[in-house]
Amino acid sequence: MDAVCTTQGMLEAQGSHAVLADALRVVCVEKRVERTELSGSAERTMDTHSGGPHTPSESGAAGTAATAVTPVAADRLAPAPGVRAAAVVVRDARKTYTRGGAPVLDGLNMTVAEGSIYGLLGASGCGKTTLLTCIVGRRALDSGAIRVLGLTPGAPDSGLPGPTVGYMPQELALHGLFTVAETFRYFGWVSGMVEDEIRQRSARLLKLLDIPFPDKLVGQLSGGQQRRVSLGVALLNQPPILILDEPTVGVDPTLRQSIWDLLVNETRNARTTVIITTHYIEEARQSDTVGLMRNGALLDEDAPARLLQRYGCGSMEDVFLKLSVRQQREHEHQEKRQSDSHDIAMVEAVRSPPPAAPQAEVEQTQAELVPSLAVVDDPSLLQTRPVVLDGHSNVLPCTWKMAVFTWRNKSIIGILFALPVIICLLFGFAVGGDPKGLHLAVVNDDYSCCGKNLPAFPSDCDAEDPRGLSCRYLRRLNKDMFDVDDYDDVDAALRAVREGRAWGALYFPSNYSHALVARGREGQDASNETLDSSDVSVWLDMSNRQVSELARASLATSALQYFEDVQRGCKGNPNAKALPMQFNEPVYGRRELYFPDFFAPAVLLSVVYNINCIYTMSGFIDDRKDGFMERSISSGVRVLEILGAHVIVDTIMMLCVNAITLIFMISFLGFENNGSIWVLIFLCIINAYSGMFQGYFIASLFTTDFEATFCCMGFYFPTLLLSGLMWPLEGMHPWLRNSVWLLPLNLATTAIRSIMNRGWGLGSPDVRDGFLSSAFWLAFFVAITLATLRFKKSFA
Ligand SMILES: Nc1ncnc2c1ncn2[C@@H]1O[C@H](COP(=O)(O)OP(=O)(O)OP(=O)(O)O)[C@@H](O)[C@H]1O
Repeated sequence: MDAVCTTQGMLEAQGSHAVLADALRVVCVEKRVERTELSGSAERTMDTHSGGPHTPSESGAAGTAATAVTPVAADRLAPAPGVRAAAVVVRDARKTYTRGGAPVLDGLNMTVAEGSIYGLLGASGCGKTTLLTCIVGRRALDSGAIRVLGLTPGAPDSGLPGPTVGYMPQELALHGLFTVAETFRYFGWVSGMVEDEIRQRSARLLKLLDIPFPDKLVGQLSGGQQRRVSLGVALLNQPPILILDEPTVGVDPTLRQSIWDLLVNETRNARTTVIITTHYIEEARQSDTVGLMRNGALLDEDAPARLLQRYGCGSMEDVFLKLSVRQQREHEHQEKRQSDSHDIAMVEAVRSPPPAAPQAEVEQTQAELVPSLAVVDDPSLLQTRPVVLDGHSNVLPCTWKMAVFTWRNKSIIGILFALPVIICLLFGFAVGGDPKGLHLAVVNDDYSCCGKNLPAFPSDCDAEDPRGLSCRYLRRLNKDMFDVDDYDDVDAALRAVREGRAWGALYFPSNYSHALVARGREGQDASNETLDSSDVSVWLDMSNRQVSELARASLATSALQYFEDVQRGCKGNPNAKALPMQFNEPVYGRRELYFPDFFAPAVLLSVVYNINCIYTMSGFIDDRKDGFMERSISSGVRVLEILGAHVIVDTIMMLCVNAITLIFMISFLGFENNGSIWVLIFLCIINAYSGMFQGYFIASLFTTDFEATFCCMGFYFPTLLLSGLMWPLEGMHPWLRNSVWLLPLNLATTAIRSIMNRGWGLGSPDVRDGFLSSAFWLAFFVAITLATLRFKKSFA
């Protein structure tokens, strides 16, 4: 039988309210023709005389079409006296968190009358919060059905989660960087309230809830004050449904009582329906109805006085204990029946009688019970309506919130802007310079007075007395790079190298100058002895390849220049070179070795990519912290609106980071950009957005900074090693080289090198590939971020 039909019959039987009975008859006929999708709930009339909720079997196949939305009737009937419409109906709700795990909700039924306070009692871990989050629409049932003001929470177009339900979660779910007034303003805007409304209502709530500091940061309030602010937020827009998860925890008894008074007032005056959980069992006696929950099921629900009467108890604790024992016994019977199914007769013999005593008590006390309300699951009788905000966008409040958080986090802004400066300065001063002060152990048997004024050419070149050519070479050495130490013999010089006192040893044979002149004069006819005697012997410490290569290159360059000096001084042809090779002006880059030109583009890209990644990741995780984002979503903010607000504010910060990095690199450190600055800026911005979205993606995967930071490092180090920043890609193992170009920064780094060092533009394949790769990675990170936010349960 349909609920309305039952009610109709009941009304007729009682001879009351003929008009309503007629109206219900119409609905009854309609419903027979077209049964509602919530068949289980429709069959239920919550007459508390009947002794609590029906069992799942009575409720029927409740969840079969639970997701369908029943439109709320436009014209509402006033319910008859003694009859109330059900604002929240739960039927045969089942849920587990892990596949095959123990059920957290196990066939739970619950009916909450409109405009009443429903106290939900149960031990810790029995599933209260899970049930409430399902009612709010933040979690979905595995099976069963829930209807809130006739709508299915979480269903498209239901507006749930949203401002229809004022939800105060168990955790604080406020942000410490908002003041109390800003907290109210943000949630007020989100609920569609205008500024004046918010001001008036929040002033009243602050007074009622005894919160005297509207301009204090929430993070600076005491725990109890914070909970009251949290309660105030739930009450702010006077929603038709209030769901409060332990609002009185940590609140002193006087204030606890004033909170209850406030709730009673709200339900009377504003027809608000309140579901409240509390650990203080006796406190729940102030509710209109108490639901006692254990192990994911509702043991019973009724008016507190009637529960006491029906179970013959003096306190709610005793009622709960009695019902718990009964449930435990039933559970044991069930288990026993299953385990002994091979011997039914024996089971029958040993089975304790069913919990007849409480049932008997119920029947015994039926006659004495005061009449109670009939709660009808009929949306057309509801007097309150869901709050539907057509075309309401929360991007503005979310952006304002982000701007306030960012502004309040001044130390983070300081670090964000200082970091590129510090990295650029460190890079400028620490990377790419020539090594200085390398000790060279020199044994010069050719000429022993290098410190004195040397005889001028051409006397040096006189075949009879050429002297001091070794000294001329030593004078040609790069003085910043080398400190020359004189040694008496080769063994001592080599010992200095072995013991780390010198980076290299040089030996000039005794007739070096003579032999060198003879070598020049005799050319191809020079004897082996002349050739050997005119060679400078060099031993280098090659353990540090960078230093040793730079030292070797410098010694060789000095030798070539010195040889030209000798040719010129000895009136030879100065164009005759030691090396038969002409190095002309380079096509790109500088003639001398200059590593920063190689590193600078990679550092620039790495800074704008990684700093933006870490910043956006931390900001998004901070927004999720303590359930603040969850509460925003419960209030009707869509996760895409939250992401949009982050992108807007983070873009401003990103542009600042990019500008600071480029200005420092180019203006202060003097790195040349031979290409178009706009092409360079554009490529940097695309890569900065890639970094930003990589940050959002990581933040959407993890809930803690700890996990997210480690994940970030997992991205950072391979990118650093394989992007060509540390070593040219051309030097990699061919297998690696053929695959690393796929990584986010590789082609972009090559492109930036080509722009800065070669002056190439969009027409060149290198630059074009860099743009294509950057655009691909940006699209990829945007797509996986959106997919994660769309499909991950905590956001969906
Ligand atoms: N996200 C989750 N993943 C896995 N298990 C969960 C999750 N949330 C809750 N649970 C488990 O579900 C059960 C019910 O948790 P729930 O928070 O609903 O209980 P509760 O009655 O609200 O408890 P309390 O009164 O202590 O808040 C607990 O055993 C809990 O460990």
